[in-house]
Amino acid sequence: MSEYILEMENIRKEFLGGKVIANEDITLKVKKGEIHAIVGENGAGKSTLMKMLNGLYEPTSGKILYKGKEINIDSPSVAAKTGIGMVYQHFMLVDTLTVAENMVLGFEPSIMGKFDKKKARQDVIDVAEKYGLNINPDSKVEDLSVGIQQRIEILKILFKGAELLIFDEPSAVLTPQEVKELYQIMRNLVKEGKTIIFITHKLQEVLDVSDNITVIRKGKNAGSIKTSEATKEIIANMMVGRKVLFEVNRPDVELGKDLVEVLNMRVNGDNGLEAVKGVDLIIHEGEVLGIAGVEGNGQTELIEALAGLRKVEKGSFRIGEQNLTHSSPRDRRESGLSHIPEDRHKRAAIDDFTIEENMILGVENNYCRGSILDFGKITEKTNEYIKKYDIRTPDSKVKFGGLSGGNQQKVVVARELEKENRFIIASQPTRGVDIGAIEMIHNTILSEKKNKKAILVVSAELSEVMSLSDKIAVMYEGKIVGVLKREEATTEKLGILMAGGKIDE
Ligand SMILES: Nc1ncnc2c1ncn2[C@@H]1O[C@H](COP(=O)(O)OP(=O)(O)OP(=O)(O)O)[C@@H](O)[C@H]1O
Repeated sequence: MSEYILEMENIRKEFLGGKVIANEDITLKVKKGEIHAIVGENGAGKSTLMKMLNGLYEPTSGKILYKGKEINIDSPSVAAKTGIGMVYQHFMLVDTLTVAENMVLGFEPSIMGKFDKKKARQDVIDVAEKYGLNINPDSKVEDLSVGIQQRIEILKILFKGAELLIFDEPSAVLTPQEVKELYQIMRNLVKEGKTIIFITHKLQEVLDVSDNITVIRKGKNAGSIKTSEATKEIIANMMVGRKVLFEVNRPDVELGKDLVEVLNMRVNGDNGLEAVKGVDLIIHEGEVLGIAGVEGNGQTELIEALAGLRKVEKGSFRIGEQNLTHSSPRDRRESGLSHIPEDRHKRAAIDDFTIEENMILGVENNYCRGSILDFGKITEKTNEYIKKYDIRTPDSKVKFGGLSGGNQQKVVVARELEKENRFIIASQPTRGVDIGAIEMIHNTILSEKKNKKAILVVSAELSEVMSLSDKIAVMYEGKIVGVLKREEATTEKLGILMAGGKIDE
């Protein structure tokens, strides 16, 4: 028998009648019982390759062998029957049901024609225990953290009998603690005989958990390497074809006047309870203030309130002399606010619109000649930004929804950074973005510092907050529990504050 559980041979996948060749002659071999990382730049073709394993796409040409036998995976149900399961970034759970009910949805155990709840509960307990997943079968999904919801997704596919599990950027939505737990779960799965393929942009993660790495570059194989022989630099070089610097240079900028002021801000969360409990912030011209914190400590609500997407209950917010506490999002934009939101799909872009149409969202006035849109200018500017931000697309008229995740993010970043502004809010600005593009986005944000903009960066990645910020405020349970100058900040100190602890002076 073949030592490989999966062999993809000479896979080609075309879209738009051949206009886009997402995969070209790709060969991927995965051994049974290994953790195999797939890395590559945004738009390299990773998700497309995985979607062919999950029956969402069929290859234009090429062969897929599973346990040595050629197979034709023409639907997700065939993939599941074969033993292949995928854990997506966007979970597909019913919020109002319990863990056990979600788990067995679609193939509920029954006793005398009725749903056998007891068996469903026991099944969840058994499978969770076997893989160290630690889940309460009776919790309602809506009450659970993102990390636990991800475990339910994993359990769901294990239930369907998956032997080969595919994780698409599994840590992108997790807190650092949850990431550690996920690594452990992945190791347990392998110990129990499962095989894992995972896509990630985080090279440290690749080095920490994988056994082998395959790199895809511009739709083609750029080679495979054993993790024990790899370094971040080697992988980055294979991915991008050039040296990537892992550190940015923060320019020394003399700070100007205090441009942004947030005073005693109080904001409620979706559940009506207070999520932001009296936050004060001052950001000067030319200054980057970073907010660190475990997600769910009020950062999202604070940023939404500043962007005009959530009501301010108490307190005030101004940019320069303009009081914007209760202004509309449009008025805020016109006063010089740029906002890169954490969830681009919900807040920043429309999948069915083209790149050009998304590029002018909210800034239509900049593209008008008289009262009509100047389509020539829109195309010209969009093409300029496609080049500058290295957005990988055949042209500017492609639908936003057809772009790879990282390239979608670059469109939003380009629109927000290129518009006239004084205050930039960048929330998770590089989520899902590849290392080359992270370098570019970080440098662009820092060049705005030289232009005397006030910048607020919120990120779940401590390394991102630390490399961009002049000052770092830590948010915990709705409050700022500490502000450190960049020079004083260490991962340890920030970690203690993020967990609600105190640091000795
Ligand atoms: N349904 C589709 N229609 C048209 N083009 C598509 C479609 N799906 C993917 N593409 C194109 O195929 C290429 C590969 O995309 P894919 O999503 O596989 O990249 P990726 O490596 O997963 O990127 P990322 O890291 O940004 O998620 C991109 O140019 C993308 O625009």
